Amino acid sequence: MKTIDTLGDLRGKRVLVRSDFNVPLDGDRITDDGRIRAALPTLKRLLDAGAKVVVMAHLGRPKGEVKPEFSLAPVAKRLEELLGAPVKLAKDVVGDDAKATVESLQEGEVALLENIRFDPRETSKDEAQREELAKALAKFADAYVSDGFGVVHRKQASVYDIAKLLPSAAGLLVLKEIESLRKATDNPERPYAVVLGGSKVSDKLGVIANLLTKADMLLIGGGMAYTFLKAQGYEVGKSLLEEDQVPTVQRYLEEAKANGVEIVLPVDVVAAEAFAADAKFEVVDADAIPADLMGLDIGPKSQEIFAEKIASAKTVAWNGPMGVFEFEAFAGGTKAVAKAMSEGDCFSVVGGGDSAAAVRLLGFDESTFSHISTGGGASLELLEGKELPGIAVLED
Ligand SMILES: Nc1ncnc2c1ncn2[C@@H]1O[C@H](COP(=O)(O)OP(=O)(O)O)[C@@H](O)[C@H]1O
Ligand SMILES: O=C(OP(=O)(O)O)[C@H](O)COP(=O)(O)O
Repeated sequence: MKTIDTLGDLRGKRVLVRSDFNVPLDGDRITDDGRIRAALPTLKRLLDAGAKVVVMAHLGRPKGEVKPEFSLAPVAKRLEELLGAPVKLAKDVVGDDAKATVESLQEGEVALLENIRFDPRETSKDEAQREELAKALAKFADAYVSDGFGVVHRKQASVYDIAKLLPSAAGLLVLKEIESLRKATDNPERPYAVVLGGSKVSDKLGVIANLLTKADMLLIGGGMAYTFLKAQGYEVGKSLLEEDQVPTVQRYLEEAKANGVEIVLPVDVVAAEAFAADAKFEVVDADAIPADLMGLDIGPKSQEIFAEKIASAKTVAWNGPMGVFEFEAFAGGTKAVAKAMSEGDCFSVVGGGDSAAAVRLLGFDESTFSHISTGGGASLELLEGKELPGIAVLED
C-alpha cells in the first residue's frame, strides 16, 4: 500500500483528499462527529507538511442532484473547529466556485468541495462518466490521498477513478482500519459471530453469501430481519422489507443449514404504528406482526438470546443498529448488543457510521471494544475477504 511518504515533498503542493464525512444529522446539527475526528490525523499531517488541502466528501445519497439538505455546510463548520485551521466550503463540486476556492487556497488552509454526490458522475456505473469527473477533480491537485475508509468499497470517481490519474496514497485512517480489521479477518478465534442490522438491506445482504463460509453464527436484527422473517413465511406488516430479495435470503437459509452456520433471527419485535419517536408501540411475536404495524426494534426475548450468543463467541463483528436507536423507545436492542459485546471475552469490532454513533450516543465506553470502525459496508466486505476497489487501486 502506498503511504503519504511516497508522495515526496508536499510543501506548497495541492493535495486532494477523499474523506468520509457522512455523519448523522438532526436538521443541521451533527449528532455524532466521529467520522470527522477520525479524518483529522491525515489532514493535520498534510497541513504540517505545508500542503494546501482540498477535501472531497459526500453526505447521504442525494442521487446526483443538488439538494440543500445534503449540503456539507455543517461539516465544514465542525471541521474548522476541530482542525483549528480555516476551512473554505465551495458552493459546487467542480464548477466555477470550486475552481476559485481551490485557486485562492493558501498554505495551511483547507478547501472542502460541496457534496461530491451532487454530481451524478460520481456514482455513475458508466466508467467514462466517472473518468470525466475524475479528470476535472485531478486538475485541482498534484497528488491524491484516499482516507475515506467508509467508502473504499465503492467504485466511485472520488474513490477509485481519481487514484489512476494522480500520484496516490492511502491516508492514515485507511491504513489504521485495515491493520485493526486484519485481526478479525486472519484466523478469527472461534466461535465467530457476525451481527447484522441497519437499513441498507440489499447493499449488505451481499456479504452474507461469503460470511456463510467464514462465520459460525449470523445474528440478524434491525431492518435486515424482516426480509429474513418473510423468507421464513411470516408476514411483516409495514416493516422494512425488500421483497425482491426474499428468494436470495431463502437460498442463504438453506446454505447456512448445509454449512452448519447458525442463523439467529428475532423471536419478538417492538412494533409501532408509525416511524416516529412518539409512536404507539407494543411487543409482538416475530411470527405474528400485525398488518398495520412496523417492527422498529428487536424485542426483549430476542435481546436476551442475542446477548447469550454474543457471550459465547470469541470474535464478534457487528454492523447495523438492531432498531431505530435514534428514538429512545426503539434503542433497547442496540443497547443490548453493545452491552453484550462490551462485556464479552472476545475480539469485538463495531463498524458503520450509525453503529459507531449509536455506541457513543448510548454512552458505551468506546475503549471496551477492540475496534470501532468508521466503515460499515467497507468493514463487512473486508471481513468477507473481498477485494475493495478503493484499496486495490492504491496498491503498489
Ligand atoms: N427496524 C428498522 N426499520 C427501519 N430502520 C431501521 C431499523 N433498524 C435500524 N434501522 C435504521 O438503520 C440505520 C442504520 O443503518 P446502516 O446505514 O445500514 O448502518 P451503519 O451506518 O452502521 O452501517 C439507522 O438510522 C437506524 O434507525
Ligand atoms: O455511511 C457509509 O457507509 P456505512 O453505512 O456502511 O457505514 C459510507 O459513508 C458509505 O455511504 P454509502 O453506503 O451511501 O455509499
